[in-house]
Amino acid sequence: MSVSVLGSGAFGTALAISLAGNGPVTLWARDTNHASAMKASRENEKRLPGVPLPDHLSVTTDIAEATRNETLLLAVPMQKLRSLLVEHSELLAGKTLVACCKGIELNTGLGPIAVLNKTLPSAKPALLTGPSFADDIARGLPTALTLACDDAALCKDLQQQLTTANLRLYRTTDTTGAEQGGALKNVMAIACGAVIGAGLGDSARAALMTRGYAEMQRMAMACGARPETLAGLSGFGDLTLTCSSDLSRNYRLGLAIGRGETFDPSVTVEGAATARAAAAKADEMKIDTPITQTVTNLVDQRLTIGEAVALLMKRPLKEE
Ligand SMILES: NC(=O)C1=CN([C@@H]2O[C@H](COP(=O)(O)OP(=O)(O)OC[C@H]3O[C@@H](n4cnc5c(N)ncnc54)[C@H](OP(=O)(O)O)[C@@H]3O)[C@@H](O)[C@H]2O)C=CC1
Ligand SMILES: O=C(CO)COP(=O)(O)O
Repeated sequence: MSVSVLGSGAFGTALAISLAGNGPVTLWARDTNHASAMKASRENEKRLPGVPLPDHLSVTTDIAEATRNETLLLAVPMQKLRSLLVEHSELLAGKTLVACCKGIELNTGLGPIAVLNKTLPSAKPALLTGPSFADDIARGLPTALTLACDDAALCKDLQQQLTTANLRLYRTTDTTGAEQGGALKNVMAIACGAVIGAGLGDSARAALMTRGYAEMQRMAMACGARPETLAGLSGFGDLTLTCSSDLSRNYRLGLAIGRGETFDPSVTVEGAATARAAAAKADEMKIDTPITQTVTNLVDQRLTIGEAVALLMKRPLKEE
């Protein structure tokens, strides 16, 4: 069965390239100039330069054509997911919609599955998440991801359909755990980038990753997640990748903060809005999330990196 990818950013293009190894794939771009450039060069020079688009991949700006397939991957940033769903609600109703974004919606505190459920109740929602850089997937390097869906039978079908030669999918029905892990690891990556950028060392990063993981577990489990999901690809796996590679945009924003440099605001950095959303939600739920609160203050320039470290180091001593 053919699939379509809506959103021709780095991740959507990489997924479409990999899925084209299984059969025809449609990649939808909202921008006519971008689509024309991709058709002409058979490359997404704007978002994923240097990787050719395979023959089985067709590019379109016609959303009606792209939504003819039953399974649609939604590869837009988290803060743009709702507007995509609302704008094209008639064409997306009743479809199997696989969200590919990692974040928490700023105004509502909802993750991608909840946004799908609220906005398009007739659709069948799923989530694809886990450790993978678009560039690695597009170049055919091996990756393992989590496919989460409340409906166990649909999850199995999607796992078969979306596994490719270089994308190995593990399935789970714990959608809450998968979406919380994928969202919160971006916040921790900003924190880790900041300590490395400020020259505070690898020991500080290891401390942040570990305490950040504890914070992710507290938050996710309070929302109903299963601990084993947090220990899997979408939690621990993605935390490890994103906190240790300067291929990550979240980590690079942190590096810039730590070095006192500016960062291009047009780059997709999910962790910034997600930190604000998660900090507000944690306050409401009375969950202790000192790293998330600190990242929010760093991103919003209410704290310097020196003040942030001092505050974290002076917290009351406690059991691990
Ligand atoms: N890049 C990566 O390595 C990975 C990314 N992800 C996740 O994938 C999601 C998307 O990231 P990524 O592809 O990297 O981001 P990019 O910045 O590369 O691309 C975002 C894409 O979304 C499109 N877009 C934005 N708003 C809308 C809208 N309202 N309707 C239609 N299209 C829209 C943009 O279109 P336009 O070009 O016209 O602006 C652009 O093509 C994020 O949640 C990210 O966390 C997950 C794993 C890996
Ligand atoms: O989610 C990712 C890796 O799994 C990509 O990370 P960035 O969004 O930080 O680039």
